Amino acid sequence: MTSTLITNIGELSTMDPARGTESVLKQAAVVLEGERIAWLGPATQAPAADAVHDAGGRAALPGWVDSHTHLVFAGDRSAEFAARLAGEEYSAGGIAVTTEATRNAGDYDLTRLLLARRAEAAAGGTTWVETKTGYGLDVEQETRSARIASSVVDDVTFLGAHLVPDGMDAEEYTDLVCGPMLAAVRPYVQWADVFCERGAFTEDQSRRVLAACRAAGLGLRVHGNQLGPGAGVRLAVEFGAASVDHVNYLSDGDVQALAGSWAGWDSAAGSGTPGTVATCLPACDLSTRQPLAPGRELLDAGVEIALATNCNPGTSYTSSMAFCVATAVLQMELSVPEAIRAATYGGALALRRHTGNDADGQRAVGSIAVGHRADIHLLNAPSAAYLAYRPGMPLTAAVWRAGKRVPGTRAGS
Ligand SMILES: N=CN[C@@H](CCC(=O)O)C(=O)O
Ligand SMILES: [Zn+2]
Repeated sequence: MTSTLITNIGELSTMDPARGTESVLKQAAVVLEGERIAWLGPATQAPAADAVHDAGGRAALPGWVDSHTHLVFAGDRSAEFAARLAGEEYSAGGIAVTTEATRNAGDYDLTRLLLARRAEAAAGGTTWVETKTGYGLDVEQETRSARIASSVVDDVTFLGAHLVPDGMDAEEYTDLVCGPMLAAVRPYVQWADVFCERGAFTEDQSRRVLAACRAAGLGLRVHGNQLGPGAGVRLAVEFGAASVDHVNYLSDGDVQALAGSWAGWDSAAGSGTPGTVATCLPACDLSTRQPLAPGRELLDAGVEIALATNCNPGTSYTSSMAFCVATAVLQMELSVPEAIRAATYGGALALRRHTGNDADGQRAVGSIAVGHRADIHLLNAPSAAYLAYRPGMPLTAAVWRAGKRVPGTRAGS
């Protein structure tokens, strides 16, 4: 098995909770062996390896874990965006426009578009991606989206409950989602989601979707409290969902419910029983002119948060995790380490990919430790603070995903 030594790393942010305050190493090195991290520590003590990359004093961190995207789509919604800039409000109805374009795209084109988006994200340092169905909205099209997604991304979420398609009764459609559609997509997906919001699915319909998907053995996630106060967060906690995403309009009770879900978790050690991650989507909040999710308040209440792009053509057409991190630092009052943690380890927690070592069935992503997956993001900067200090700049110098260099990124030296 080939090994690679990345040495002369000026600052290594491991995001490994087991290291506590020692989680940032100076003058460090990492050894990748096959798909795993085999060693990390002071550069002066690094073992020999088959290949050596001199990081030239640059900063390194885990690859981004983007735990919320909608990348399987065709078509364009820039006119809707322009209308929003002119004062129109975002509404769930725009999903129908993308659904029509997606239905009309052939498998080849849809796959090509997805691959291009996946490559774009990887070039910016994203090494693990979740994506959702939800622009098919009938059995055949949702299954096709799930199948195509499963051949490209790391985690696939069934979001048949994204919008009630034109001409269908909401209750009838909910039955379809919970029955034949769920059965058809099941082989391709790990997760299920529901858009619990005005204009999409009611609390009662959302509850039915979550119950059916849980019974089918899927992990749960919820789009909740995006456009106004609602039942999404409450339902997510009640169903033990791994994450509730958007979380823009939270009551005190919502924050308390989320915090309560983490009662059995030791955040400093990263051990115990995880609760419902609150996934903040700052790029979406800016694009839709919604208030930014209260990430600071959630962290202070003891809630684990994630940052994700929500890349989709309607509300957030970016796959830049670096942009989300910069926004979280500059506008959501997170520190740089908090924002990086939310975009790496937090995303992994939201997908329950935060643990796993040589002995387990899965390798942890989102943190750098021996036995974890070798996902490394080398920055063209001496410290991770540059992500916020130089927002919008192309700071990715090189990316290794499962131990392999991502094409198009070059190792700094
Ligand atoms: N809110 C629901 N779904 C997407 C938007 C989908 C669309 O408008 O096309 C979101 O997460 O923002
Ligand atoms: Zn979404």
